[in-house]
Amino acid sequence: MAVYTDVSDEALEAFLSDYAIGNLVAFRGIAEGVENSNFQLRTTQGDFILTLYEKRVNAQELPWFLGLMQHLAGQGVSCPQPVASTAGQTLGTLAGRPAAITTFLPGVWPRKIRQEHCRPLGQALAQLHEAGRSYTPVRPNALGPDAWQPLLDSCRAGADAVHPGLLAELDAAFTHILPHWPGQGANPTLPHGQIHADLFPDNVFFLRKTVSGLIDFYFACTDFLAYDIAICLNAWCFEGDGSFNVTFGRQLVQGYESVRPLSAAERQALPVLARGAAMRFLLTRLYDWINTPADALVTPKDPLDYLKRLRFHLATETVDGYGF
Ligand SMILES: Nc1ncnc2c1ncn2[C@@H]1O[C@H](COP(=O)(O)OP(=O)(O)OP(=O)(O)O)[C@@H](O)[C@H]1O
Ligand SMILES: N[C@@H](CCO)C(=O)O
Repeated sequence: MAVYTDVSDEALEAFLSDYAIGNLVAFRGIAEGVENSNFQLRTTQGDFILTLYEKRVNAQELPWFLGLMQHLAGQGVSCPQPVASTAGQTLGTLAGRPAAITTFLPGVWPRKIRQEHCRPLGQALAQLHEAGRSYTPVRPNALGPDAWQPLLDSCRAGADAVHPGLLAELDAAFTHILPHWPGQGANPTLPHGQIHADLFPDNVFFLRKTVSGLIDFYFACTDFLAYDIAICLNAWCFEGDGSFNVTFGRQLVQGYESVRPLSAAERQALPVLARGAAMRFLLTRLYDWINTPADALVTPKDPLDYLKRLRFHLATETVDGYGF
């Protein structure tokens, strides 16, 4: 569940009095999600989402995220659009938390991923990248390669209890990722821009076979565009048993390239980017697995799903091994 903060009727009423979005008709907490508290608001003007940002989101970065969503929506991307108060502010305070109201997007996220989801996903990802080009503020990726070793260090004491030998395996995997990571800094070696960085199935809404909305931009950052593809390959293109679904991967990349063709350098970098993406989600899941109290409201996600993916990517040396 993800309603960490209770909102009283009086506090909500006072908060909404700063917005011109009609009169409140219904208000309910949304159980899904793990990071923030989300509520669905129905007013006489329609449906909205109210998000209270919890401790993992750095409040100082919220203007960057809200600005990105505003920008993307303005460029035609179907993403939550921050709603400004009558004073022109998109960020307020409710129940002691930073809070924002955004537009409500139609559709549902796919509980079972099918081939027909992957091509529209790739297209939507490339459209997001194109639309993000004109959003110039930079947010470095706080969960990029520099963060991985410290994350693993913070898990040293508990890692082998999660899976025997895990610590040594991840230490060894670093040597196949970090020295081969494409150059960053002032002159990045691959096309760079605004990426979603967490485009998992639960963040992509579909209506029939069409993408109707992309949500949850709170890991978005400025990084290699192809890294977002690598994240999606991990999140969408593996079976429950950990095997790679070549057809899903091919549909994803073909959909992406129908909007934004990849350069030869981006294609060649996909295997190392895919290893890095698997490592990133393995490590944050491992951290949560070890540090989430047994009586917590949320169930941590299994880090070992990403160990299987990482092993696949380590064994796949060139992009040809993915069958794109
Ligand atoms: N703009 C929106 N339109 C419709 N539904 C939304 C919208 N934003 C969020 N939701 C609903 O709220 C749920 C949780 O949202 P979200 O995934 O952003 O939560 P979170 O806790 O911030 O993120 P995480 O996925 O990282 O746990 C979604 O699955 C969806 O049902
Ligand atoms: N998408 C992340 C969690 C929340 O961002 C994961 O599956 O590990």
